[in-house]
Amino acid sequence: MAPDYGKTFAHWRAKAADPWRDYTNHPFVEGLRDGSLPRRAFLHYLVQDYVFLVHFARAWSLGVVKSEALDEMKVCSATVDALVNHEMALHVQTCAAEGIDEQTLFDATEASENLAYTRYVLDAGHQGDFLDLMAALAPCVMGYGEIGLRLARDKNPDTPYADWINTYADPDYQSLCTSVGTMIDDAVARRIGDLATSPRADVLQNRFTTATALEIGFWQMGLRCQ
Ligand SMILES: Cc1ncc(CN)c(N)n1
Repeated sequence: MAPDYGKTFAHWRAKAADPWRDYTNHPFVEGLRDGSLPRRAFLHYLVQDYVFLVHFARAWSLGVVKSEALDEMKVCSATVDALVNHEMALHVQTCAAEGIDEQTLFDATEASENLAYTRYVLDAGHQGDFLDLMAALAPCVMGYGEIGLRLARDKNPDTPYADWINTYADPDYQSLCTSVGTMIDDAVARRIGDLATSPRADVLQNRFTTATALEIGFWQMGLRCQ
């Protein structure tokens, strides 16, 4: 059963069922679970993901700018902190052990899939309002939460990717997913009332489904380097 990250997320996820399945069950994810993912592909992904998180932190910072309530500001700023000061530590430590320092990570050239995804999300926030931004950001946060929980349960005990899996199965990451989900539910209620009957429902769904498709592209980018 999928974890409970709020009713808006559950609604968006159900309406993007096929891409959501392809994102959260991608062969890259299966390779993390059973340990068959080539190390080169993992490191290539991790370097790109560090840069991804830099730009995602910018997008969550835009969430602070677009907030209309204190709880929205608190969750957005806490998410920036979680990305920059916690999640990225996984990337920095894993890469340091392979001789790649943080400046090299920061300066890495972005793959086009990375560029497409992060700038899509930033544009959703610049062009639209807080809800457009949240619909584009949700697949990133919640998808990895869901993947982390499932892989923690089903992983091959010998997988070398346990640190990665534990980062996203960790109670701190899970509670971030829950607080983002609750905050999005409140933000939807505050701005448009009932999501399903709102005239904005299709556009918001499209943002969520597009971001989910861009997550699939990101895994594909990782697999290209074997
Ligand atoms: C591409 C991607 N998507 C989601 C996450 C989880 N924050 C991530 N680190 N990277």
